Amino acid sequence: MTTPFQRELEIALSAVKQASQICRSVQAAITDEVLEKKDKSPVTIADFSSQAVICRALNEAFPQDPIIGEEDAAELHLEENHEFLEKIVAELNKAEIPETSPENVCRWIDHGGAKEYSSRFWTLDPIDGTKGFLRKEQYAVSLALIVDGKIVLGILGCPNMPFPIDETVTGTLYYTVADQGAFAIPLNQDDQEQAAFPIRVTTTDDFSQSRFCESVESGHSSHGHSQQVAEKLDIEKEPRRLDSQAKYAVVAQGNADIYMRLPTRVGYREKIWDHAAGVLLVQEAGGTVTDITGKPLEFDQGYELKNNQGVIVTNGPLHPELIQTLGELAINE
Ligand SMILES: Nc1ncnc2c1ncn2[C@@H]1O[C@H](COP(=O)(O)OS(=O)(=O)O)[C@@H](OP(=O)(O)O)[C@H]1O
Ligand SMILES: [Mg+2]
Ligand SMILES: [Mg+2]
Ligand SMILES: [Mg+2]
Repeated sequence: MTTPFQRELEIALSAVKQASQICRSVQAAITDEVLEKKDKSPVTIADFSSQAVICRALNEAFPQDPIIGEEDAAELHLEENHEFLEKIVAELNKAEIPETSPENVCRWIDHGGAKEYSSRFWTLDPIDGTKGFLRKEQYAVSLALIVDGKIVLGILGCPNMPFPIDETVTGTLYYTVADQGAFAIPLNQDDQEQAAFPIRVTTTDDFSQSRFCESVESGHSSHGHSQQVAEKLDIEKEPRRLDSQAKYAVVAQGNADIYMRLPTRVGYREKIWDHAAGVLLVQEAGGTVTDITGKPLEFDQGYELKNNQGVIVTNGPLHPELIQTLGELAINE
């Protein structure tokens, strides 16, 4: 019997692995190569290279599948960004990506430009936690497949995450397929199947023994509100702050029990590429994910989680009381 989505998994794993390795190589050489997007957030050569490589691979294998990706090539067409585009081309040439040219790179990136919901699509964050990437801390290459509104496959390439059972190994590739469990493999290992390590959330139901994680940037998740929740629930341990969906991985592998993402401003809607892969990883590791009101996240609303506010991730047993406490403290947007 074949595993469901086996071919999708193989192609997506290999693409995310390749993109993660390019990100590593760019990170090792980072100088000041950052563009500022319209919303003032940063984007680097690595974000664009990663999106180009993954969209190219998916387009080749699954030409019918739309991709809702974070980046687009609009800025790269500008004359003033010509050199920046050439640097992306150079990275892809270094990685020996066939048919690399400035035109093809822009085309591949824009292949990830779908915005609307469809019955089967991929969602891609070529670098989640770009600020973490620039600080040389945690970031993730995140890819998920959504079929009929359900996440069926998720991959997180985390080049700076220690491997859960051997902290001397840096770089972990997480993957999950619905109903098949959640796994970690070393990013550098060639024989991936041999090394697949099943990951699992914790089982604690005691908040005083629990640890939560949250964003580094207080603009992405309210640190003040999470502090209030922690005080009310007698959470004694200091929060672990890290960038990107690496937070989902930390909960999925039992290094923290909770991830809180609490709205910082009215009207901001979470983007599906910031969550899809992480959500399935935690669920398949035994945990629970909802928004701050306890509602399931809805991945059939286009590129945003239109009907949800914030995100709450737990090991499961801690979930009901945490949601209740958020309600009691009237923490919403
Ligand atoms: N206001 C607001 N609220 C919530 N989320 C926001 C907000 N603004 C931006 N973003 C998104 O945050 C993504 C990074 O989230 P992180 O949890 O990694 O934050 S942090 O990097 O630790 O600060 C980041 O993803 P990347 O752009 O891929 O890094 C953004 O999509
Ligand atoms: Mg992101
Ligand atoms: Mg990103
Ligand atoms: Mg971004």
